Amino acid sequence: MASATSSDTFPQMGSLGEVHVSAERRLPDAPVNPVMETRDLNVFYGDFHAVHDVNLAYGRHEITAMIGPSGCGKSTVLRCLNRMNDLVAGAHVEGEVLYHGQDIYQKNVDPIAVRTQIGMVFQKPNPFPKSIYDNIAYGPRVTGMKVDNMDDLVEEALRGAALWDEVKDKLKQSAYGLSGGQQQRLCIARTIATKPDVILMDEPCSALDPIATARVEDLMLELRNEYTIIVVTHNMQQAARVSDRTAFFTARPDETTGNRTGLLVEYDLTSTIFSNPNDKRTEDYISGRFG
Ligand SMILES: Nc1ncnc2c1ncn2[C@@H]1O[C@H](COP(=O)(O)OP(=O)(O)OP(=O)(O)O)[C@@H](O)[C@H]1O
Repeated sequence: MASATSSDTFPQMGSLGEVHVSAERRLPDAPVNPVMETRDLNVFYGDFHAVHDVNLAYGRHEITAMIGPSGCGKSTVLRCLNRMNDLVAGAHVEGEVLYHGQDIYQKNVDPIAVRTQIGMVFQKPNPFPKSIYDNIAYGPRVTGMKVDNMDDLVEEALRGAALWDEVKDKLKQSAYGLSGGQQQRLCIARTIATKPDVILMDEPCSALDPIATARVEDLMLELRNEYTIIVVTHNMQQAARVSDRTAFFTARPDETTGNRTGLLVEYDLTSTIFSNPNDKRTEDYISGRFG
């Protein structure tokens, strides 16, 4: 199967123009020993069946992108991966979500511990109304993490999020004084401060301008060396630029109720999804003919 190289270019029809896949990596066709897996994942909001039978594996030190039209359940699936749906009234999850082989929905699993291992960065930067320093120190403090030197940990997290040089002289100032792109990198720093294994990102660049977006994308590629990243994005160019594998979802209307249930159409190496998808629905979507 084709692997992505920096020079790969996939001519696409429609409004997308050419899609460039930037990751220069040779990967197996399917993740070996995946960090996370969903098995027959179904999600309901009350009676509404939002997501149907999603089976997906997320590879270690890989970036997996989840793409698809609005309402196909990408964010719902993402939120299942660290039990954020527990916080949504009426949400109900069936099937399994495995983290290193253990189902995180089992009764004896503490969702707070899950979210420490599997952190999340949201669409809109959401720093706390605190100083830059305290935004980073907050997680380690509340989770009771053993920290030898908090100053060092704050610096390490800010360096890890490529923000240190910009903020090192104003650590005690409010995080609200940062630009949107800096705030998003601060949120990434806040996430990595608690030393997670997996970082979930829900459209992390949709509120950012193109320059700030490029910085976050570069950061994602750096973070991939240490973390496993799973990202929901509407931006197909972004999926093509940063991800190793892509999962394409769509929504299928129920014949009687008309309700649209999300399902996984296709999952493969990003280079394959964007150059030679298996399913016509994927091809129509990535070529801009649908969605
Ligand atoms: N808290 C909720 N309560 C009820 N229904 C919800 C809730 N959150 C999402 N849904 C519904 O579940 C379906 C999937 O939504 P979800 O946000 O996961 O899709 P998405 O693919 O991420 O969409 P988008 O790209 O627009 O963010 C949609 O029909 C949505 O209206």
